[in-house]
Amino acid sequence: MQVLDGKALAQTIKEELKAEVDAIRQAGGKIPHLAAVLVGDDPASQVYVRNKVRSCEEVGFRSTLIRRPATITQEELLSVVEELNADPDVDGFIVQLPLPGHLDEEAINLAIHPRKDVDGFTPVNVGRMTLGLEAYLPATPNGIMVLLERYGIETSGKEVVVLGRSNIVGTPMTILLSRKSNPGNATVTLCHSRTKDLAEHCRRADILVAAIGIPEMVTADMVKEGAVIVDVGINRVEDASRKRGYRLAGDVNYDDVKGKVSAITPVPGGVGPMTIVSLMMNTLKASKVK
Ligand SMILES: NC(=O)C1=CN([C@@H]2O[C@H](COP(=O)(O)OP(=O)(O)OC[C@H]3O[C@@H](n4cnc5c(N)ncnc54)[C@H](OP(=O)(O)O)[C@@H]3O)[C@@H](O)[C@H]2O)C=CC1
Ligand SMILES: Nc1nc(=O)c2c([nH]1)NC[C@@H]1CN(c3ccc(C(=O)N[C@@H](CCC(=O)O)C(=O)O)cc3)C=[N+]21
Repeated sequence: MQVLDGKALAQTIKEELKAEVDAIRQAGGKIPHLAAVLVGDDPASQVYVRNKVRSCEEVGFRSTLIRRPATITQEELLSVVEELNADPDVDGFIVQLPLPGHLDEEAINLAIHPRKDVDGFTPVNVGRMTLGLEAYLPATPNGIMVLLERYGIETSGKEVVVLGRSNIVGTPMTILLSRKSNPGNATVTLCHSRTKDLAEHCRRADILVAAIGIPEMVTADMVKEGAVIVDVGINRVEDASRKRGYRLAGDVNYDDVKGKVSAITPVPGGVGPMTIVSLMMNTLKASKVK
């Protein structure tokens, strides 16, 4: 069984990015600058945003964290977005999700200029990706594509089952895996909460991508012998034996499936670090746009 070590691969890619930033600095070029907007104090969001800022610093990017209280109004948040759209030094930015319930996520997303949309969530980028045009690809699905590619996991002609149809993970994952390129060329099934007999679909998968948000839902009886498992889930589960009082669990029961599968991404240390590195690759790309 092969562990698909996203953390180690992300480290390698960060070193490649650092070398490129060093060369840009030598040549007097534009240093990539990522901004992140964090509204409220959701503990998980704080961890992700901190990881993003730290990773930027590691590779020599500029980074700006914009924090606003959970009580911010829609208008105030829209004006933060407008300022970032207009700031010539900021190459790309993200608005960390989820937003507090009184804010309209869709309207905020629509306000982000597509050229600075390094999350790849705006209609222009989603449309361009779907048409196979140059675009900012969403960080998590693209990070998974890079992981599969660098680990030499064949996707062409394979049966892939994706669990979860969110706009940020499941749906774009199916688009990237089914497109006519390498990696890609897979036959993809998308499952969600209305899917009948989920386990049966899962058992047909050569590659199973789980992005549902239910801790350890996928068990050994649901996977095919020799399957490749990509576990996107990041769930906090209570654990009194840990100092923090919780541990992180994926959507897949790792210990249960590990004897049956050929490769699997761990949680943590799998897809999460690849998401961050993929966001940085988008930011570097954005910094090169004239
Ligand atoms: N590693 C990383 O970089 C990232 C990790 N995540 C993690 O991935 C997980 C998924 O996140 P996200 O995509 O935002 O999820 P969402 O909560 O937006 O969507 C969950 C999806 O799972 C489906 N679903 C829920 N319950 C079931 C069920 N019992 N059977 C089948 N399908 C079900 C939902 O179906 P329906 O549409 O019918 O409601 C929905 O499509 C979370 O654990 C999240 O923390 C997320 C982003 C990045
Ligand atoms: N606008 C927006 N863009 C996002 O890309 C976005 C978002 N909102 N909201 C939430 C999800 C989640 N997400 C993760 C990023 C990094 C880790 C990560 O670094 N994980 C590490 C450690 C996690 C930890 O220690 O808690 C790991 O898996 O090894 C996880 C999850 C990005 N998301």
